[in-house]
Parts: sequence; structure tokens; C-alpha cells
Amino acid sequence: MDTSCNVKRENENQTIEDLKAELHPKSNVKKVIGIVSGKGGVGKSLVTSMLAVSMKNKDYKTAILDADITGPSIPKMFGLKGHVVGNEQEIKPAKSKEGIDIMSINLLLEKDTDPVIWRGPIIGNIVKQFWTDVIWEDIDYMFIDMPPGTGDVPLTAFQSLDIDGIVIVTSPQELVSMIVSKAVTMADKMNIPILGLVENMAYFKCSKCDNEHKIFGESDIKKIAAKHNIQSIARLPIEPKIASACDNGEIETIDPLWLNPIIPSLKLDKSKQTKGDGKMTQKIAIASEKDFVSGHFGHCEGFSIYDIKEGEIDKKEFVPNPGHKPGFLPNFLNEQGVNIIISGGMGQSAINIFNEKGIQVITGATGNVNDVIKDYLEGNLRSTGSVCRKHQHAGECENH
Ligand SMILES: Nc1ncnc2c1ncn2[C@@H]1O[C@H](COP(=O)(O)OP(=O)(O)OP(=O)(O)O)[C@@H](O)[C@H]1O
Repeated sequence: MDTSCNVKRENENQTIEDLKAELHPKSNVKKVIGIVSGKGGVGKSLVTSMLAVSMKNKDYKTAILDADITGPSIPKMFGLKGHVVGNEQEIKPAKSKEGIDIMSINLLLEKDTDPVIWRGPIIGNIVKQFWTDVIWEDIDYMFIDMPPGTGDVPLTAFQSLDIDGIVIVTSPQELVSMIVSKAVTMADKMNIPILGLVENMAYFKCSKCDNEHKIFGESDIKKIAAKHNIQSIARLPIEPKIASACDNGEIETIDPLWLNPIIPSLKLDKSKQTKGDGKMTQKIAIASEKDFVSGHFGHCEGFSIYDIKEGEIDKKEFVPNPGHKPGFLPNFLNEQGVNIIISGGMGQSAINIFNEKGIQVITGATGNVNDVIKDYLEGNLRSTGSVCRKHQHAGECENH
């Protein structure tokens, strides 16, 4: 027996597409990534901020829409205090120190400690207005710090904004498997791909013994990702420097290397790709002695140069060291198109020249070059900032 009534509910045939709000006519955003989590406090805003910094460092024009209306932490992480300017027709986003465009409810409140106690529909409307009324000018990547959870509020945000993909943030204290399943179901319903999974607070690296301690026990994040066919996983440690950077509004000073494993999955669609074309390729040079990282940049035997395409090694070649006159090698490697240089040690003047040219320097690396590049691609290689001083290896590290 058919127990359903024949009256069609209003909106029954309305597709999710119909609910999508239009960007302001003056806005132009190429790729929109939503960052979601099962609950508050797991590091969703941190990952949103670090992804924005990471893409900004790769020369993309980047923005953050803080849709976490009841717990807006983005302005604090970037040290933004002032109010945004706007009128009835349009609002200009605030700019971070490094030039990331940011919109958050905290930039509209009288005091940033004022609580936001509105209910779901009002919150949904504010998120929508951040999308429709703010001028997002020529943005390559917009990262949306979504409201936590998988309930009504994030659902409305998903339905009204044109999101290209989501990144899920979890922490080991959560019921990770359940949270990921819920987020996957929500994304499936919306037909939005899951681009990556970030496990925040995955371990603590002790500065004395250099071991990784799994404070919350072993995680089965890889199994969970495989179950849901999520390819890209990044792990963030519990890191006091991160906590103090968040508290002091200095998130842009934190090197977001840990998130490298998921960066390739953010690539711009071909249809939307314009000036960002090709930036998902990288050229990484490792100062080498045969197959090992050289301790002395200037006097190394040569450079193992890797072409990286979408996170994978596409080509590797060995380029002999053409000579170590001061200032010569950084220019030489720049001409080769190198974006990142990895070495055991390096002199400060060489580091300065690389920095001026926008080439990232990672020092303190040791071991086989193939292991080092693997560590880099998995987000596990950190720069110690090791600088060779004159008295240690005169001339060898391009120190003067
Ligand atoms: N990996 C980490 N190492 C050290 N501190 C961390 C780390 N991740 C997060 N924190 C700390 O936890 C705080 C909360 O993180 P964050 O604001 O990103 O969480 P959230 O999931 O966005 O929470 P909410 O939704 O409540 O805003 C940060 O301000 C930071 O101080």
C-alpha cells in the first residue's frame, strides 16, 4: 500500500545547484577548497591558514573565507585586528601581512571577544553574504574554514557555496573513522570530491632524542583513508611553535611543509587554470656527494636535480658542480629553474641570494638523496636552518 501523500513538497525537485549563491560580479575565484572537521578544536582553522600560506608561498593569489561564525579564529592567527571596509553593495576583505585576503565575522564585530550566539539560518546567511557581497579579486585559491561538524550549519554552507573539493582534518583523540565516514557521506551527497585527509597532533617530536612519540597512541589513519579511497594524507605534529604562532598572530612565519603531501591534490582544473598553469611542477636540487646529501653546499660534487610533477618524481638528473665562486651557484641553480635547494650546510650569503630569488632553502638534511626527496614529498623534511660559519668550512659553503 502506498502510504505517501500526493502533495509535492515545495523545493522537492530543486537541485543542490539551484541553491548555490553567485559570487559578486566583481569577484573572480578559480578554486574553492572547504576545510572540515568533526568537531571544534582539532586544528581546522590551523590547517586552513597553513594551506593558504602554502599556496601563497607558491605565488598564488590566496584568500580565506572564515565560515566558522561561532568560533572564528582566523583573524587571530594572522594577527588581524581592524575592521573591514564596506558599504551596502560591497565589502573589501582584510589583507594579511603577506597579502592573503581574509573575511571573518570577527572583522565586523565591535570587539573580537563578543560572542556570536545566532542560530543556524542567520549563520547560514552570513556565510552566504561573505560569498556574495565580498569582493574576492582574482583569487586563485580560496580556502573556507567551514563550521565544525556535519550538521545543518556546514550543510547549508556546502549547499550555497561553489566548493570544488574538501580537506578533512582529524586528530587522534576523535573517533576518526566515524568522523571521516560522516564527512565522506556529506561530500558524496553534494558531489564534492575529498582532496585530502590531515591528521593533526599525530605525534610529538622530541628535540632531545629526535624520536616521534605518539602521545595518543598509534593511528589507523592510512587504513581509514584507503577504505574511503582518499589518496593524500598529511600528518602534523604537536608543535609548541605552532601553538605560539597561532596565539601571537604569526601563522605566516610557520613553514607549512608538513602539508606537502596534499598540495598536489589541490591543483587548479584545466578549465579554470590561467596564470597558475604549471605551478604544480617543482624543480628540487639536492647538493650531493654521489648519492648522499653534501654537508657543504659550495664544495659539493654536484646537484641531484628532481623534476616533480603533481607530487611525484618525473625526472632525476645529476648536474656536476660548475665551480664555487661566491654568489655564482645560487644564480646558476636559479637559471636551471630550481625552486627548492636542499643541503646539509650552507653559508648565510648563499641563503640570502636564494631567498632574494624566491628559492626555498632547506638545510640540515643528511643521508641518501632518494630518501631525502621522499621525506620532502611526504612532508617529513624540516629545515634546521643550519648555517655554516666561516671558521667551520672557509669558502666551502659559499659563505663569503
Ligand atoms: N599541531 C598543533 N600543535 C600545537 N598546537 C596546535 C596544533 N593544532 C592546533 N593547535 C592549537 O589548538 C588551537 C585550536 O586550533 P584551531 O583553531 O585550528 O582548531 P579548530 O578545529 O579550527 O577549532 P574551532 O572550530 O573551535 O575554531 C590553535 O589555536 C593552536 O593553539
